[in-house]
Amino acid sequence: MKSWPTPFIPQVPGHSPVVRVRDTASGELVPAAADDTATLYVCGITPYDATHLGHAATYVTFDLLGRALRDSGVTVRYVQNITDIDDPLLERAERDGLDWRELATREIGLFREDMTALAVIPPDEYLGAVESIPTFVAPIERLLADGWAYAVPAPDATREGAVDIYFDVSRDPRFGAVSHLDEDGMMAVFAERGGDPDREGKRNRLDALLWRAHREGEPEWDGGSLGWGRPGWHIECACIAIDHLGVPIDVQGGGSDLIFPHHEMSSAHARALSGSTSFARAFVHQGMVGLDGEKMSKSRGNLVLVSTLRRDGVDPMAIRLALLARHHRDDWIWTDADLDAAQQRLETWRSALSGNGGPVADQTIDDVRAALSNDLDSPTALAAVDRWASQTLTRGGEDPGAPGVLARALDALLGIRL
Ligand SMILES: Nc1ncnc2c1ncn2[C@@H]1O[C@H](COS(=O)(=O)NC(=O)[C@@H](N)CS)[C@@H](O)[C@H]1O
Ligand SMILES: [Zn+2]
Repeated sequence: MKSWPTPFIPQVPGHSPVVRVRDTASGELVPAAADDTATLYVCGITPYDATHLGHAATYVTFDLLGRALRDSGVTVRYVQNITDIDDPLLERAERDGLDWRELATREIGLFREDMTALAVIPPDEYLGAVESIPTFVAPIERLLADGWAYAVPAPDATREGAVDIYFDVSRDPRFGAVSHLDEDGMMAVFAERGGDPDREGKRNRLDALLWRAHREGEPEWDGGSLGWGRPGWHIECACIAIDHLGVPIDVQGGGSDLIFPHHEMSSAHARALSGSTSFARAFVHQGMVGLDGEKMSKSRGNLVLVSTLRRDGVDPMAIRLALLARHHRDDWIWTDADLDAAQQRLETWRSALSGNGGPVADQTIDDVRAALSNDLDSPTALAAVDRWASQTLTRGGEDPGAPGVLARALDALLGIRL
C-alpha cells in the first residue's frame, strides 16, 4: 500500500545520545535500539474517523522516536499496517450505507494527507491487512498443526461444516507478560475491544480469533485448508511484523488501549510462530487523548479531526506543537486552550528565529536531544526552546548563525518547520 511523501530532514551538527524508552512490559527505561538498526512496528489505523487527535498523538509520538533514533546515528526500519478489514469498519460502512472498501480508501487518503501535513515521516513499509491476507494462512495452519490453535464449529457460517479458528492462550506460559493484567482485568476490557468471551465452544474465554469462517454478507477470502473467511485482528500484526521486520523487534508501538488484548495477543501469536522468547524488546504506549472528559473514540464519536482543524485554517505545526506539549505516556483531555497555547508558542518561536542573531544555540540543541533521548520527554524539550526564544526576544544575542542551526534542529528533531 502506498504511504505518503517523506519530509526533508535537515542535517544538524552533533548527535543525540542513546535513545531510551519506557517499556510497558518490564516497566524499565530501555534502549530503543539493540544495535545500529532499530526495527519499529507501529499499529496503524482502522480506516474510519481518521485522523482524530488521538490517532495523531500516537503517530507523532512514534515519529519523534524515529527522528531521535536517526539523530543518534541509528538506522530505522519502520513498518506500519492498516487494519482495512475488521468488524468495526464493516459496521461503520453498514451504518453509513457505504461499501466498506470505499470507506477505507477514502479514510486512508485523509490519513495520508494529515500525516503529510503533520510532517510525520512515513513507514518504510505500509501494509494493508487485506493485501496481506494470503500471508496469514500458512502461519495459522502452523499454529493449528502445532497445537497452539483449535477449530470451533461455526453453525451460522454460510458453508456446511465450516469452523472458526482460535488461539489457545492457556498454551502460552508468558501470556500476560505485556499487560500484567490478571484474568479479571483482562475480562474487563476483552469484549469491548473486539473479544468474544462468551463464544460457544472456546476452550478459554480469552482465546483470540485467528480465522473467521464466512458469514452471510461479510467479505471472504480463500483460506486454503482454513476454508473461506477472513483473519482475526491480532494475527495480522504478528504476521506483518514477523514477515517484514523479524522478531524480536525493537519497539512495538501503539496507544495504551492496545496493551490488552491487542499487543498481548500479537506478542503471544508471534512468539508461538517464531519460537522467540520475546516479540519486542520494548512495548511503547501513547496515553489516551480525550475530549469532554472521555477518551476520544470512534464509538463515542467525541472526536476532533486533524482535517477539520486544517480546513478551519489551523497551522498543522500548531497542532503538532500542541501534541508535543504533553508527555506521550500521559492521558490528557484536549481543550481549545491547548491549541491556543501552541499557536502562541509557535508565534513566539517564529519571531525569535526570524531575527538575525541569538544566544548560541548549542546548549539548547543539547537540551532538546537529552530530553527526547529520555523517554521522548517532549515537554522538557519544548521548554528548552522557550528559554532560548525568550532570551532572544528580551536580550537579543550575538551569534548570527544561531537562528539557522536551531531552526534546522527543531525541524529534524521535533518535526516543527517554522
Ligand atoms: N483517544 C486516543 N488517544 C491516543 N491514541 C489513540 C486514541 N484512540 C486511538 N488511538 C491509537 O491510534 C492508533 C489507531 O487506532 S485505531 O484506528 O483504532 N486502529 C487500531 O487500533 C488498530 N488498527 C491497530 S492494528 C492506535 O495505536 C490506537 O491505540
Ligand atoms: Zn496492530
